[in-house]
Amino acid sequence: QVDENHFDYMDLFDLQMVSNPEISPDGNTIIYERHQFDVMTDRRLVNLWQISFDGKDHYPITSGTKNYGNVSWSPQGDKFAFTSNQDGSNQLYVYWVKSKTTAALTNFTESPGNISWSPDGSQLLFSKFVSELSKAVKPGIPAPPTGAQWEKEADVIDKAVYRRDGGGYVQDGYSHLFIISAEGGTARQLTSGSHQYGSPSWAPDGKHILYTVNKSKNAELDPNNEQIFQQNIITGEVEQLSKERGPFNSPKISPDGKYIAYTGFKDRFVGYQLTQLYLMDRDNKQVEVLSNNFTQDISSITWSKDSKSIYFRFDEEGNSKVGNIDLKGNSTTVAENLGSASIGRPYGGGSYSVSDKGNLAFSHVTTSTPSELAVLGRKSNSQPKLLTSLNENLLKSKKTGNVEEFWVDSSVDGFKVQGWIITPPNFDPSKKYPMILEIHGGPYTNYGSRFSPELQFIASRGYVVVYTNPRGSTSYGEDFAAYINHNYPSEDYNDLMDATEYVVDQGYVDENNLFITGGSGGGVLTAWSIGKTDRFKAAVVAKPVINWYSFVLTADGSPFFSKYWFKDKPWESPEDYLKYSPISLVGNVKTPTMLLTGQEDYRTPMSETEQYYSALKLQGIDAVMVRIAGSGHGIAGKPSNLFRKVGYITNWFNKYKD
Ligand SMILES: CSCC[C@H](NC=O)C(=O)N[C@@H](CO)C(=O)O
Repeated sequence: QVDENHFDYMDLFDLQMVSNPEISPDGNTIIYERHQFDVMTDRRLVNLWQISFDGKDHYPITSGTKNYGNVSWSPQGDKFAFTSNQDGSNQLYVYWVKSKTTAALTNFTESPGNISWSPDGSQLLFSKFVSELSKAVKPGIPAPPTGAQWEKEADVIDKAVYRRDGGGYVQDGYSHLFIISAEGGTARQLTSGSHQYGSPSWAPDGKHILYTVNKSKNAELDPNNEQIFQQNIITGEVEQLSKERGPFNSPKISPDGKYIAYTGFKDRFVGYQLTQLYLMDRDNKQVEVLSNNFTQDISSITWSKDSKSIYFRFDEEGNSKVGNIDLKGNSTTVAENLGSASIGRPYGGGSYSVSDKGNLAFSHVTTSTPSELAVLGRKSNSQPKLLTSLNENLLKSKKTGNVEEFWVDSSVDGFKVQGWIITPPNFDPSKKYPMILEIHGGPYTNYGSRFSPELQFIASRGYVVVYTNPRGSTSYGEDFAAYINHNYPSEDYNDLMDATEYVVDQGYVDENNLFITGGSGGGVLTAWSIGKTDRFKAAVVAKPVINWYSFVLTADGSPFFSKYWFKDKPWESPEDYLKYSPISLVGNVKTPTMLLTGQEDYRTPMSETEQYYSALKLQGIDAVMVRIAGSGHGIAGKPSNLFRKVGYITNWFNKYKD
């Protein structure tokens, strides 16, 4: 039973979260997305709000039950573009600031995205899916007689990646680039051919655009090979700018037109490599790695208006931050605690936007507050200021669990492992609590100091929740994450057990009531752990990989996983695949185990869950399989499924708790 003053399921519908703030070029106005969840339709609603940099003039641009996003200011700041499904399907709109009027620019059958303004604010560049007639085989059978009720046509698949988690079965076609006048009219397609075009941006001359495309012979089987191209939009002339083996992404030309910044790495074909920042001189095409002295992955790059530095996003020790790097490679941290509008587990996320003068707007989270809007002035001694407090009343009336950070020394080697403990609301350290170790997926990602409704719901049910970043996690430099390249799971298991020991040693955890769970990569590590130890009273293995051989042949990223996560194809080294598969340890398992997976999970398909379930049953282990309806890999995508996930996990553990 959850105390009525504790943060619980239905409170989720009162939460409002800030996401994707976009600051106007003059730095005076911010448009941000406000996210909330609709109890009747079980889905996320997103509206646009406007607020001045000084926190005044706060009012809605849109309201209601449609969704809005992808806001992009014109360089002059007189209008902004966005996408919305307000008239049915997702289309491109422009809002004019002076007249406060909006017009739909498009009426496409496919959604436009990746919007970029021409430097003079007259045109918009965007990407859109263009379908292609399938060249696959036809059955050549007679047409049914009029009125006959024959079964519908078969689906014929000839693509290597034929379904995507969250997107369903893949339609034949490619993402292409278009331009359209900001005042509407017909859009013009700029790219063609059987390639996926992405990351479009304009050069300051308004005549050239940059983009990324993987033009390798069989791009499907050669993922991660995006290269940077430049195209003259008047003559159609195309030039490949990056020369080495990619992936290279997000090209952005400096406002003075002299340089191109982009992210990526020279591929070594392993699970994890550090994503670096590259700088190309546009005259002589010389390239240097600007971030050679920087130890974290670089993403979301934006040039400063004076072309002297580049802003970027990075994660460090489980904290998402904004950095700035000058053209000599000297970097500083500009803002911390970026956060997303997620209601699931405490993964990284969040975004920032910077004005021409260097004023910053970003989405800000802490361990106890969901994402709010923060700003930071351009002066070096400025302090971040929160402009919204959308959840103040809710969090005053509902208690959440306290979150405390800890570090442990690895029992294996010199690594230090970071973790967090959530204690239940009204925690009393003189009592003994059951503990749940909750393990993140990825595995190349990180948990951190971020508010997590999912883990708070568990804490409200009286459990101490422990989450950590074992080796393989990002945000601690390349060696820490790359340790598990072609070596997963391995000593990440020891890191998890070291963290468990640390928390048990604090004295308030009941040693006889330790539980373990995790999703995706966390499901791998949960199944691996119960094959190695009987320490945990019960386990929930959520959306796991159990058998790498079958996984790389059924997951939506088959060409990627088989090429980057293993040295050989499964049939070339089956022993390597089995060695790292939790199925190889199932004979040791004694722990009662629940499996829990979305019915439409195409990332870690249900067949992985089913194999483990049958193996546990054959072993005579107490096991149940929970198949979540209407869910892909992201179970927390719908509030009701998030509640079910927490409810099934905690009730399974309650069954075994003393
Ligand atoms: C272990 S197989 C790949 C699973 C997946 N990785 C990328 O999609 C995963 O672990 N997902 C995590 C977070 O990205 C999750 O918690 O779902």
